[in-house]
Amino acid sequence: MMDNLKQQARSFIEQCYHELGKSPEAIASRWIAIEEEIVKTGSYTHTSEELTHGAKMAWRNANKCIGRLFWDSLSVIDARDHFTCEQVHQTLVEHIRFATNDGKIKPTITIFAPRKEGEVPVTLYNHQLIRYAGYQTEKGVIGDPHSLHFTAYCESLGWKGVGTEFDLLPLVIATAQEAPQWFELAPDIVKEVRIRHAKYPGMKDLNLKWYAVPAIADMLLEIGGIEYPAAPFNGWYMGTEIGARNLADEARYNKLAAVADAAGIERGSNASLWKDEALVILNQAVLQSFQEDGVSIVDHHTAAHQFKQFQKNECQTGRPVTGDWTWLIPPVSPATTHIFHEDYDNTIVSPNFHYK
Ligand code: HEM
Ligand SMILES: N=C(Nc1cccc(CNC[C@@H]2CCCN2)c1)c1cccs1
Repeated sequence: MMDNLKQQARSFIEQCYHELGKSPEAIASRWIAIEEEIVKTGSYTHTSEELTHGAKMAWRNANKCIGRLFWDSLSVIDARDHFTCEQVHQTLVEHIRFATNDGKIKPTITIFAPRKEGEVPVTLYNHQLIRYAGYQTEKGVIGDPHSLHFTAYCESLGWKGVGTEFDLLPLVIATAQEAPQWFELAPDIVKEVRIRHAKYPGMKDLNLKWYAVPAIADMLLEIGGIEYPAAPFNGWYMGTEIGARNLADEARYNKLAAVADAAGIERGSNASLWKDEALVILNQAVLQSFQEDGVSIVDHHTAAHQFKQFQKNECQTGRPVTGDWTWLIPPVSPATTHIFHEDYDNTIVSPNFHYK
C-alpha cells in the first residue's frame, strides 16, 4: 500500500516538476520531503503549485473530454481548509459566481480536503452544482427524469420544490462531523438562457430554458496517489449536450415532437426525417440563444477543430493523447468531424478524474 503511494507520488512529482521547468535538485529535495512525510504519516500534502498543475494534468488526461485544448487555463480554487457545511456552501456559491463571470464562463475547479485514513472530510451529493428537479406524478414526470432519485432524496431531507419543469435543486453537503444538509441556490446567482429561434417564433412558446454553467460535482480527482473526493469542476457547454441530449432524449425532457410542431414540420413518416430536422433546429436555437445572451458555448464543429488543435499541441510537446472515441464523437453529425474517422487509445493515465 505504502509503496504504491510512493510510486504514484514519485512519478507525479517527476512529471509535474519537469513540466514546470524545475531543476533536478528541486525534484530530488521535494521527493525526499514527500518520502519522509509518507513514512511518518502514511500520506503527503500537495503544495498549492502541485495541486494546481495536477488538476490541469487531470483535465488534460480526461479521455472523454472534447474540450481539452484549454487545459492549461483552468482556474484552481484551493479549499482544502474548508471543513464545515456552511464553509463549503459559501465556497460553492463563490465558485458559481466566479465561473459564471456574467456569461464569459471561466473553467474552474474547487478542491476540498483529500480522503485521509479512509475518512472523507467533505461529501457533495449533487451530480452537478446546478441542475433541475424531477417529480413523478400521475400524469408522468415533471422536470428532469435524471433527477428523480436525487429530488426525492432532497425532499426526504425536508427540501420542498415548487413543482415546475425547471426547479433548481439545492446543494446537499455533508462533512466528517455533520450529517447531510441542503442549501437553496439563490436564483440570482444561477444564470439561465431562454431558448428561442430567429426563424421559428413558435419556439419561444415552448418556454424552454437551460442553465449556463455545467459543473460536475460527483467525480473524484486523483493526483499522485492522493484522492480528492470533492472537487467540483465546470467548463462551458457544447451545444449538443443541451440540444441533442438534455432537451431531446425521450428519457430526458423529450421535446423533439414539440419542436417539430412549433417549427411547422410534418411528423408523418420516419423517412421524412422530421426528428432529424427538429434536432438541428433545436441545436441551432440553443447556440443562437446562448450567443445572443453573451453566455459561452461551443458548437460541435468548432469543438472538434479545437480538439484537433489539442492533439497537435500534445504531439508537439511529445505527450501521447489518450481518448474515449465513444464519448468524444458528438451526438449530432458525428461523421462530419475528424474524430469519427480516427482511433483513440483509451488508456487511463494519472492524474485523472474517476467515478466514485
Ligand atoms: C471548457 C469547456 C469544456 C467543454 C466544452 C467540455 C466538453 C465536454 C463534453 C461534451 C463532455 C462529454 C459530456 C457528456 O457527453 O455527458 C465532456 C466530458 C468530460 N469533461 Fe470536459 N469540457 C470542458 C471543460 C472541462 C473541464 C474544465 C474539466 C475538468 C477540469 C473537464 C473534464 C471532463 C471529464 C472528466 C469528462 C468525462 C465525464 C464523465 O466521465 O462522465 N472538462 N467534456
Ligand atoms: N460541458 C460539460 N459537460 C459535461 C462534462 C462532463 C460530464 C457531463 C455529464 N455527463 C453525464 C451525462 C448524463 C449521462 C450522459 N451525459 C457533462 C462540462 C461539465 C463540467 C466541465 S465541462
